[in-house]
Amino acid sequence: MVGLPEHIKACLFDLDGVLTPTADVHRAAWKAMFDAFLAGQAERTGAPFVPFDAEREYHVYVDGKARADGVRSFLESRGITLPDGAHDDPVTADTVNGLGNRKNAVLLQRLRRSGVRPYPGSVAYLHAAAEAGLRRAVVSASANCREVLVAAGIEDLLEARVDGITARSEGLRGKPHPDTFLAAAERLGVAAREAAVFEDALAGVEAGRAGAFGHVVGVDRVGQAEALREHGADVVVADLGDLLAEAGR
Ligand SMILES: O=P(O)(O)OC[C@H]1O[C@@H](O)[C@H](O)[C@@H](O)[C@@H]1O
Repeated sequence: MVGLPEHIKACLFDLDGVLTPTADVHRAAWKAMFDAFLAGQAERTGAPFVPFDAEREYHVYVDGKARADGVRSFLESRGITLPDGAHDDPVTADTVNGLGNRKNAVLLQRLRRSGVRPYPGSVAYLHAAAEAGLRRAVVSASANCREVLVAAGIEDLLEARVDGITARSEGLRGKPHPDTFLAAAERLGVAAREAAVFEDALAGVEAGRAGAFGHVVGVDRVGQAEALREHGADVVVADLGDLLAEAGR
């Protein structure tokens, strides 16, 4: 009915880049923060300044991961080690958490300035899934998930939320581990094989495969369809509306 295999009873949606166009806001905020940090490093060490590649490096090291995991993973790729620091480190701290919080300040400023409009195809899909009797949850690495859902006006279309705050309080490992998706399936009362995962991040489709979910839909808005398939997507669409069109709705 909504372009999914017959045995699927629930949909687990990623947020940024799947339901809302906020993946671009995250990406730009990461670039602003990392570039300023790397420029400072270059000045301090005399090494050349190599800016953050908002395409390749973002998708490989940061996208879809919990905030601190993204910082750690990118810095490691550049051979830079910083102390983790504490979750509430100030934005001035040169620690993993300090850098993450610095990026978050940029992100919130931009989100609050421009507001959030959900993808129309995703809103139509949420309604169609509800009408078809499918259970619905959002599974996001972001600690800002609820704020974005509310700003987009789609909070009520989802029955459960597992986000960056849930993951931290319940000690769940972030994507590419399947823990947050498994927790959402449990909240909806379905087994992993009865749930479909909708993801635009490589780490996200990888989590879908790692958790043996019943179906993994890759959402490609940036031209990485092949990489999404390689990392675990069973099908790749450009927009959730395409699934409805294929199902003749
Ligand atoms: O820093 P936040 O809002 O908790 O988000 C963590 C991650 O959430 C993901 O949804 C985004 O794709 C990443 O870019 C982001 O880093």
